[in-house]
Amino acid sequence: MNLNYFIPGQRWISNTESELGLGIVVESEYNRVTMLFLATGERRVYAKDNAPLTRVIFSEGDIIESADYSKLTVTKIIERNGLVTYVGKTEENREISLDEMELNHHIQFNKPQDRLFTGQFDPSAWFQLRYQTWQYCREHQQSPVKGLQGGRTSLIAHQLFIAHEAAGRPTPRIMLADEVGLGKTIEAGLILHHRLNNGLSNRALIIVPESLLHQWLVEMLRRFNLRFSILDEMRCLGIENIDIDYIGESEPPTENPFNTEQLILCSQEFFAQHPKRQQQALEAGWDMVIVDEAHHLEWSETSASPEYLFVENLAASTPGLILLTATPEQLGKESHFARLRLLDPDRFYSFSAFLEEETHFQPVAEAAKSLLANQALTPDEKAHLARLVKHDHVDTLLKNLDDPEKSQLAREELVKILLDHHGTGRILFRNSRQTVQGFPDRERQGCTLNGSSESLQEDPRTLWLVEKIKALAGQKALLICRHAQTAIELEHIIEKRFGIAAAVFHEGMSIIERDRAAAYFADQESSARLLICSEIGSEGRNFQFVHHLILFDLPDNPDLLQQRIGRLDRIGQRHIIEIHVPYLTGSREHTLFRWYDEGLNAFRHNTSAGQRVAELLHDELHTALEKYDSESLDKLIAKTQTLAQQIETELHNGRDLLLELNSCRKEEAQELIDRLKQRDNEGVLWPYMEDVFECYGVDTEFHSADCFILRPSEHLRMSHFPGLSEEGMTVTVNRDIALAREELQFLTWEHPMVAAAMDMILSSDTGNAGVSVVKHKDQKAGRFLLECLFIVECSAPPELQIGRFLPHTPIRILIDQNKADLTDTIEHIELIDSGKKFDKTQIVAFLNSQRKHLTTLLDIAEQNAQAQMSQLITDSQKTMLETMTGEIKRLTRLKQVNPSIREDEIEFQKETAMLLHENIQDAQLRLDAVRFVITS
Ligand SMILES: Nc1ncnc2c1ncn2[C@@H]1O[C@H](COP(=O)(O)OP(=O)(O)OP(=O)(O)O)[C@@H](O)[C@H]1O
Repeated sequence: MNLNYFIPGQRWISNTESELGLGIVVESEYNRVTMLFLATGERRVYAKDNAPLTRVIFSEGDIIESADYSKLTVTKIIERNGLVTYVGKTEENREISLDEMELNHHIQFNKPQDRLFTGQFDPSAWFQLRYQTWQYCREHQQSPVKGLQGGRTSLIAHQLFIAHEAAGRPTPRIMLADEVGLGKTIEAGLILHHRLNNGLSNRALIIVPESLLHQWLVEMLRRFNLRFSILDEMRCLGIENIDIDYIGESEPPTENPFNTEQLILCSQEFFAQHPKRQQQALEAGWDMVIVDEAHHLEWSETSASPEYLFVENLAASTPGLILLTATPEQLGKESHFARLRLLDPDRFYSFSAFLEEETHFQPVAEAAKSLLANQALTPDEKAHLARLVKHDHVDTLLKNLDDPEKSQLAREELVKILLDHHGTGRILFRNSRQTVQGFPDRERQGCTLNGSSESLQEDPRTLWLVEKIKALAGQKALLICRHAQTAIELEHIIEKRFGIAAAVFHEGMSIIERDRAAAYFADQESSARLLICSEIGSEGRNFQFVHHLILFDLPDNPDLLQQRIGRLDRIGQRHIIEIHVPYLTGSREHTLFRWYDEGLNAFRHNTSAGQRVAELLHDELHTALEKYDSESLDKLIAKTQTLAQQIETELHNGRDLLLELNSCRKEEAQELIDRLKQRDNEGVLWPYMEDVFECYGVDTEFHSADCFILRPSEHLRMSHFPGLSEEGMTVTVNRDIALAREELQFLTWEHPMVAAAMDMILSSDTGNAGVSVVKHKDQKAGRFLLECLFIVECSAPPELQIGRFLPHTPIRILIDQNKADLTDTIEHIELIDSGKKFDKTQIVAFLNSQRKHLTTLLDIAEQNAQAQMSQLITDSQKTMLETMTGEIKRLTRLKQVNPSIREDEIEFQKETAMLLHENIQDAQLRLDAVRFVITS
């Protein structure tokens, strides 16, 4: 059969534009051929001698499709005058014949072997890229830190621990209650990033106080590449008005604004003002809801605020729920209980039962403490411990306590078991500065002034402030006062009267004005040296780039004082924080300053007892605040000290110890950090991405160590490379650089550009067929081999996270022309393309002449891959069963001692194990790519 002889009616395919479908020769002249591609309606004229076309002739056994979509398995091929007629069996087993002219025009050749035989092969680099992509993809899928790598965040132990612990649960319902500034927003972001990345969640709603909307929007984007949309009333109305042209009899169908996006950010105030939006948000449905500053949701056993009821409804209809509050017990135990019951209403059904249960934590804490003390346990302690763990079947561990070699491990295991007994341990995470450490010191300077505060103009504190700003010599300071009015007046005075530039920030300003003020102040170049905030400025905002805090007045609530200081005392603060407190002699502030400073030492340290002390001494403090009396204040201070000490000790000995241990298990956190660091430093991402860019036509340029500039080149293979704009971008693969320089994109395996590029490579057929000429020391010249890449695939719902056990796995098989399997003898890397050119027409002709033999080789390769797949399935099933039964056993054991474990959780795990088993068993093998290798 003369392959290059064009005869009208023959079917050919374009080598360069396979998407045109199957072409048909309509005219063949002396040196030109006209081809019609009916699938796309294109007509092309080619020069005969170098037309980029390949003749399509199917083989026996192939399944072909006619123009009317009936399928035929080819049994015989008849050639007459250069045209082919296929004889074959239909699906009903009828024998029919089909002229090639009647073949379906839409036939595409994207299977690797089809592309090989029709001459649609790509340069070797593409095959190589495909192979690498599968390998990296598999590594990533199996990584225990998948989902935690992509954030532009420092690797901080307690945050990673919480994120890892919570994100992997089937339905995370938790309260993040770390002390101010320890990174609750970051933890929520990490959890969300992990869930979205693993396909465990798709739709998320974040509800925050209006003042924090912008900050959340920016944090989610710059730290996690998560693009949230803010919905407010204007935006909702805009969406609903899209259908303004609707002409119809019934009500115009309006779109639910909450259905237009997957990631939505709203303010609490917006929902409070527009109950209709609450209804719509509920109807839209979510798989994750996050509520910041959740202590604003008011509840008591007799009444609940509308805001609380809304979140309660959301909580009931959403599997994942994260509540954030820095002060879980600020408003008392009842309000703490109120939030716990949002998370798990079955478990926290009665406030009195909750109080009763709390009393049982003490013995557990004591046992944990004696284990952690690393001293031999007294017989009493041992007996006590044995009683507590009597349902846990841990006799061996108890025995091992006395064995010097095994004691350490036994202690650790027993502590873990005790932690699981802890009632709120699994849903409440609270880390304190004491355990996190690494925060800078805080200094306070009280300044006693004489005079009166009747008018702010004449208030000695105002003059003091002016002097202070001068003394700070250009260093920026944050001033917080109670009322918006004070903030406004103060700014006016110091600006107009003293010519000092200041920014102001209060609840009377719109959100945009506030953000603008904060940005103006943050700008190093701006002349604003002072930001004056009302109390509203003290919640959630990030001001750690400042280290001078001026407290123009003082709140009478210790938690609020911590909130204020927490604006500066946050992760990222690099200086000693200086707190300046001006007060008038004998004033209310004078009393408060001394009480906080001498009684609670609250300026220098975060005190966990402060709030409780304030509650207990409420009346005495109130009396003291009415009139300054040094003597009785001294007494109150002494009493405060004793009480604070007592409560701190109680808290320390009691369940806080367990809570803290449960909020960050150090070894596990360290393991995560080590793995992440290893991933960051393995140095394979950039070389791989360079190959990707090279193949797709993106220019890369060295910028500085670990930083590169990317730009689309003139030879870009597509109209638009994912995530890359016309102007290009600068990227870094170094976490520290990414943290310091926000204008750079931080490339990781989880960056949207990397993920989209990998997806693009694997979902296209580019690189799935290749021909290379290689030189190999053990292979004679003039022979050939087939390098096949099979993929083991499990298609399972994302929530099973099957990739943990059996991700898409590439199996490479190398087979020589004599059917010998050389996979283990010659590595892929040894078969580097020599770059030697070959005559493509000849190769295609050769491939087709050897089609039968090559098909046999492919069959053998597939059989060999099948054998490997069976082993892979066995291994994966084993690991899966070990992991899942371990978890089921643990939960079943725990359920006996910890009522927070629900029966349905155990059932869920069992069902998951069964589904995993079925899906792993059903894994399929698919030929993904093939390379015809000629030795030279
Ligand atoms: N892992 C991290 N890497 C880099 N920056 C971090 C990290 N964790 C926290 N930060 C920064 O520290 C500051 C405090 O974090 P975040 O706002 O999450 O704390 P928070 O606990 O929510 O605070 P608050 O109680 O005030 O609401 C933020 O500026 C945040 O960007």
